[in-house]
Amino acid sequence: MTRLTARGLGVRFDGVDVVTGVDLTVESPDWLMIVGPNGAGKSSLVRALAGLLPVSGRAAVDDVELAGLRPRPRARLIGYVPQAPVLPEAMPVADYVMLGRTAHLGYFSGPRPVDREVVGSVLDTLELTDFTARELGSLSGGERQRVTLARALAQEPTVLLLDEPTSALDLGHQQQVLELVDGLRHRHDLVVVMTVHDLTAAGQYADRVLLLDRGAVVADGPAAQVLTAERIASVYHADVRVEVDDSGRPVVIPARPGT
Ligand SMILES: Nc1ncnc2c1ncn2[C@@H]1O[C@H](COP(=O)(O)OP(=O)(O)OP(=O)(O)O)[C@@H](O)[C@H]1O
Repeated sequence: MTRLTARGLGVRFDGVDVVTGVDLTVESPDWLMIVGPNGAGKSSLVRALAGLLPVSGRAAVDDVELAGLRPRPRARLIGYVPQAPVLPEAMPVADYVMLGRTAHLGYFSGPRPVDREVVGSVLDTLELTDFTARELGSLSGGERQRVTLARALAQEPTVLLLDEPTSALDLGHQQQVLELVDGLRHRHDLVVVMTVHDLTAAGQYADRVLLLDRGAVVADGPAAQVLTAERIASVYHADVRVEVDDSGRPVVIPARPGT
């Protein structure tokens, strides 16, 4: 079992607090979805959990503090998929996904058979085998998103941090990625933390939903408790109906104001 913890986690840019006092514990194979309006601090919180920002408070994976952890040991623990990754345009897909193996290789050694096997299997799982020789610059937005996820999975981390990994995907590929992550977390006993704007997707897949507003946690708990029409109205200034499906999970339906 892996445990991701944050205590009093805060992020400040140019003297402005954008995330304040976040406490959370996520134990594998749980999936925490972070939701909240634009600018609420979701990406900053995920980057802080990835150990990529100077923070106040602390974040740890089991007993390993993330602050100051060097990139290689960090990459063996945490796979992070940024919202808008900068990709080397001329690099072929297979080489890029192989970069995910870097933390497992010796400093001067090339990929071993096991590394090629992991990369092959990840490309296969994400239905990217037809793209292996393609240059990253030639991919569509959704293909780029899947390739970035593939690289993070090739790291074989114990914690997967995903920042809106489905925002550029069509409905079918969204479902495919969400189902894939759901399968992987159970199969590999992963902690998954993901930001998402689609509240229904959060409701359908999350064990827990954490709602952020102006950098602070407004609610944290099972989706059905967090995603109420009243709370969504007050935080998002949006009119919605919330229905509950047969499995007890909330479905958030936008409603035109006054209808
Ligand atoms: N490098 C930075 N320097 C200064 N301010 C920043 C920086 N990165 C983010 N911010 C600010 O921090 C706040 C939170 O941004 P963040 O990207 O974490 O929000 P978000 O909830 O992920 O938003 P969105 O849903 O729009 O992606 C915003 O006001 C943003 O402008």
